[in-house]
Amino acid sequence: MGVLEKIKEIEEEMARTQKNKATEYHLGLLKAKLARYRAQLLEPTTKSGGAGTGFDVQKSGDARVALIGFPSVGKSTLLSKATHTASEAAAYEFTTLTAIPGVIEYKGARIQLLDLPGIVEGASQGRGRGRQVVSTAKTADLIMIMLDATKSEEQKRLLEIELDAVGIRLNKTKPDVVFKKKTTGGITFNTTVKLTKTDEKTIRTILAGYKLHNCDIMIREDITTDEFIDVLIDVYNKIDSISLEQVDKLARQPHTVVISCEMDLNLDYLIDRIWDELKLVKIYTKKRGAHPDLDDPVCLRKGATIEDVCNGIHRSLATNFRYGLVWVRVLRVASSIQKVSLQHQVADEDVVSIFTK
Ligand SMILES: Nc1nc2c(ncn2[C@@H]2O[C@H](COP(=O)(O)OP(=O)(O)OP(=O)(O)O)[C@@H](O)[C@H]2O)c(=O)[nH]1
Ligand SMILES: [K+]
Ligand SMILES: [Mg+2]
Repeated sequence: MGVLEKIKEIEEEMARTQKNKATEYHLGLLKAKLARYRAQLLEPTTKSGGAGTGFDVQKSGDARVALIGFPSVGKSTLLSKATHTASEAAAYEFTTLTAIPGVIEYKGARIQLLDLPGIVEGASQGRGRGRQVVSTAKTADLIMIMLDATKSEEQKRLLEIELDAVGIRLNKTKPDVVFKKKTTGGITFNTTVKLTKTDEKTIRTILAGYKLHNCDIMIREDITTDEFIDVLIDVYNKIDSISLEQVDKLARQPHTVVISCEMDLNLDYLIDRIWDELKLVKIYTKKRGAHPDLDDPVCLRKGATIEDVCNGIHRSLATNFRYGLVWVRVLRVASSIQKVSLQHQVADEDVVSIFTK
């Protein structure tokens, strides 16, 4: 009998079996067996199978967020809750066998959320679809590490080992950046080299984003902003099943969000955090003589230029570009108009007009 038939057989038996105290143990065994067979489906079929390439999912929207974690932490449940896409969720491991994209619509942005198969210990060595999962996750602008709040802290360490092995940098001190958290005293910022690719202000903004208001930071390498940021959020799901004290303890960890998909707890906050973390900017476009189009903003990553705005509207715009006008807003009121080139960096909520040849 093939694996697929065995899976079908077990699923049928589970459906037939009434759920009660007497069958609890038997159902548990069936679930474990089911998970084992489904894990087999995830094994690469050829030696090179799935090695370096991710799942083939078209990027769409303004940014991509990937969900990564051990099996049955609730990744698919979250996708189904946060987007209009349904991804099968069930009480056995390896329910999800491929990448399932959904779209979060928030503050005028379309954010692609990718549900992925659970990864197993040894994933980085090629177990399961580990490498495929990880290469897909690496195409994302933000990785959400999902953890089960009811499981021990050990799960996080094991997951970190796997992700570290494949070059997904985790939230720890970066090379040549010494970082010390304090309880008071504000931020002490020191560098031993000249920073050419980022600056103190940017780094302070990032620290504020992580709610790190008191720390010593010493930078000894000409890092880029990207090297400094770990675009990761740890998400603890299933907080409905732990005590309030435990929830509080988890929630106090840095860059951590605690949620319950089942009870709909804190999901709005999670989406808001995703938006913040992606550092998207919303640009309103304005045709000559008309009011700005407030309904359909162009969403771009922070640091985007007028050229990106052009490309966000129509391909030909940048080629035929003559100049742009930006309504610079102070306290939400347009206060001056700037004539700008393609290289001009736009800011959140700028109103922009493009003039072509
Ligand atoms: N108590 C509780 N259970 C949850 C919550 N979210 C999901 N679950 C349950 O956890 C189990 C696994 O959920 P899935 O969404 O299938 O988990 P997954 O991470 O996608 O699992 P795989 O695809 O197998 O890796 C299901 O039985 C869900 O009903 C939650 O917030 N609280
Ligand atoms: K599952
Ligand atoms: Mg799943």
